[in-house]
Amino acid sequence: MEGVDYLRDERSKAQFDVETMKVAWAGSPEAFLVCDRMAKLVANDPVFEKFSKPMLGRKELFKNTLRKTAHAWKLVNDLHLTEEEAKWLRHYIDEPSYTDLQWEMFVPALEGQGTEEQKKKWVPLAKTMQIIGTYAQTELGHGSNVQGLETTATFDRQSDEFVIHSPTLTSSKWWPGGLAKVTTHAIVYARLIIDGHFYGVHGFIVQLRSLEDHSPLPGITLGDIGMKFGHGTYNTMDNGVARFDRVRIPRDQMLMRVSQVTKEGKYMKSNVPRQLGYATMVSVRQTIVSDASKALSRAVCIATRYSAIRRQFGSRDGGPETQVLDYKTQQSRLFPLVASAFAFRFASDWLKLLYTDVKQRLEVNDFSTLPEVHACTAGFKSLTTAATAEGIEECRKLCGGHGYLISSGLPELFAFYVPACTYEGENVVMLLQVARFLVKTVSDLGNKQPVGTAAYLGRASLLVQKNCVVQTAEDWLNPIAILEAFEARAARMAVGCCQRLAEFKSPEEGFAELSSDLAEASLAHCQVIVVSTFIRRLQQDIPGRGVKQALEVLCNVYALFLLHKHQGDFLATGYLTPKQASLANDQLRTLYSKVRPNAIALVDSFNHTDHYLSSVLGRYDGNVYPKLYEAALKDPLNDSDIADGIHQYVQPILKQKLHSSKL
Ligand SMILES: CCCCC/C=C/C(=O)SCCNC(=O)CCNC(=O)[C@H](O)C(C)(C)COP(=O)(O)OP(=O)(O)OC[C@H]1O[C@@H](n2cnc3c(N)ncnc32)[C@H](O)[C@@H]1OP(=O)(O)O
Ligand SMILES: Cc1cc2nc3c(=O)[nH]c(=O)nc-3n(C[C@H](O)[C@H](O)[C@H](O)COP(=O)(O)OP(=O)(O)OC[C@H]3O[C@@H](n4cnc5c(N)ncnc54)[C@H](O)[C@@H]3O)c2cc1C
Repeated sequence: MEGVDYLRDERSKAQFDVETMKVAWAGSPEAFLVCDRMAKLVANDPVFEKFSKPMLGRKELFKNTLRKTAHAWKLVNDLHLTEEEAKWLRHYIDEPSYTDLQWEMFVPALEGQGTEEQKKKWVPLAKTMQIIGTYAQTELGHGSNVQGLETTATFDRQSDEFVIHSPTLTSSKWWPGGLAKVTTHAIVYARLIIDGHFYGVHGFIVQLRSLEDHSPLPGITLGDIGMKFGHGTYNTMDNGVARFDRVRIPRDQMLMRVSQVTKEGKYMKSNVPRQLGYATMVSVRQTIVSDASKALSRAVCIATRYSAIRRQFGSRDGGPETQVLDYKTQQSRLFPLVASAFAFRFASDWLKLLYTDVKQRLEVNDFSTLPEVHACTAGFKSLTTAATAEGIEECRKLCGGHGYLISSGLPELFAFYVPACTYEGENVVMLLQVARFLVKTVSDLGNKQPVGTAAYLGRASLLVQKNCVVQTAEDWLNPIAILEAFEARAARMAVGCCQRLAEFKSPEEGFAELSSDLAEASLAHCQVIVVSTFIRRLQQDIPGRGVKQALEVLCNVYALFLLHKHQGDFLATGYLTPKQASLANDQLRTLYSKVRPNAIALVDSFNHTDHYLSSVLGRYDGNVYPKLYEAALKDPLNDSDIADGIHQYVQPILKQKLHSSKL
């Protein structure tokens, strides 16, 4: 049998309806149709070809992406694509470019932090691409500590302008995507100074380049920050550096939803919290959770298909060898990642609803849920990106040696993905934000009943006393047992940290000293929410033959895999006995056997095109070996039998006359 037959055979074993599962994965029939149409539009257009990318030099890579982006914009206009369709089109083109910043950060920053008047002026210009913008917050010296930014925006009452200035080397803006060569505008974050007084960091709309000839405007120095990790991925993007030498902008270019500066130089706070200045980051963190499920689904799709084709050992009497997918070790590394992709998918759908709700509340100045939304977006961002980055690397290893080839698609995916652990809030820094929320919630338990995602902490006094009642491996299939275990472990970790915090001289000293434990408690809290979201999703109506059952298995795999991975926490907090932890692991093994017949169908449900996967190992048709061979032959080194440099550098060595002593 060939790879093609193996996958055909696997598909025939599926116990659920793949077409309906595709809809469950996409979120709705409408969402499925949009994704499917955009994925095919990209896959069938030769301009979006990706296979030559690894061979291109930096300048060619960059120009190639500019060409693709221009073509995509033409399609958006010619085909009258909606914003949602255009978003998916960009997603399937699969190359970091300035448009990511334009649509994911510049436009949301204008919309979220601008006044009605500012929005009216700037948003249409941005949405029609008459101006191209980026989000210039991070500096050479500070990224995580936004309040530590050094760029200044000094109000000049005489001219009714702000003077944007980079006073030090470390105040140079550093990292913003598209800044180096493309963007005409940026939201520059700077410390506001009026009459020598500092008023904190605010966003300012700054024009960077001439709209006539694209040259940097006077007083502005722009450049690229250099090559990044992984050749053909983030190097398509011109992450940039910017320095400002007393650049003047009109007063009405400070984003003034949160606070205003009057003509007279009076600083006026609106009745909205200053954290709304961080709203763009909340919006993007929410998108990043959804991106995590997509990136992980890509990696597991490649590794699962290849594991069904790859055979090693176990041949008896010349019969076929064992599919590596049948090894329990392969399953125990791969299936939790398949389950995680689904868990993150449903978590991101839920987070989107939470975010939409907070946006509606903010419109009417209801800020009550902002701390919870901030904690959820920050925590989920950290949890999902860390697990996805690790997961992609695990998938590379699951593909053995071939996983290390660029043609497997996995090295490039990894290089493209890993910065997600750092950008939009470094992951540990984000967990510490969740910790602040947890500590506040637990400390306030006597006065305030927590709601929403923290509601379980209202039962903390019960959860710290109760013990797990599981007696058999089957008991671990009960969602109530699973959820209570996660809640009890998280509550005990949070309460334990709070008790120890009280032993320090000040809360700040305690927080700093216990920060590792607090980060772990935060992760445990986020896992409660992801697991409960998966469980709640299954309580909804899920149509299609066997779809709900297949998802139930994955939900249990996700939860019990986490329980096994973190069993130290579950045991140390005293909720579980070693016997109960061991029963959970027994159940996990049984669940892997239930995933096995559905494995290929599950990854087919992601509906990924071969173009999107860009992986010889993950091809839908399974024709791996011939195509791997073909891809290798396309390497420029195979253009001729005798490569450049052989005559010059190798032959002289071969032909050298050696003294007898060296022989
Ligand atoms: C997909 C597109 C491509 C993406 C390309 C990448 C782009 C980027 O990376 S853009 C740059 C992103 N930068 C960051 O994410 C910086 C991370 N740092 C921060 O977000 C913040 O500085 C901080 C949260 C780490 C700390 O903020 P700070 O001002 O120092 O405030 P405090 O810690 O004192 O917190 C004050 C108070 O505000 C709460 N809070 C913080 N952030 C938010 C928020 N976004 N929304 C709501 N509330 C927030 C914080 O929890 C504190 O609350 P209390 O504990 O109640 O005081
Ligand atoms: C590919 C990419 C694209 C980016 N695009 C943009 C962009 O478009 N616009 C923009 O403005 N920025 C952008 N950034 C910058 C990015 O947002 C920052 O790099 C990020 O916020 C992390 O900040 P930092 O680099 O200062 O890390 P640091 O904060 O210096 O992190 C270094 C280490 O210190 C630790 N640390 C820091 N503070 C604490 C603390 N309080 N407690 C415990 N540990 C701590 C961290 O955990 C980490 O291990 C981009 C970055 C990358 C990699």
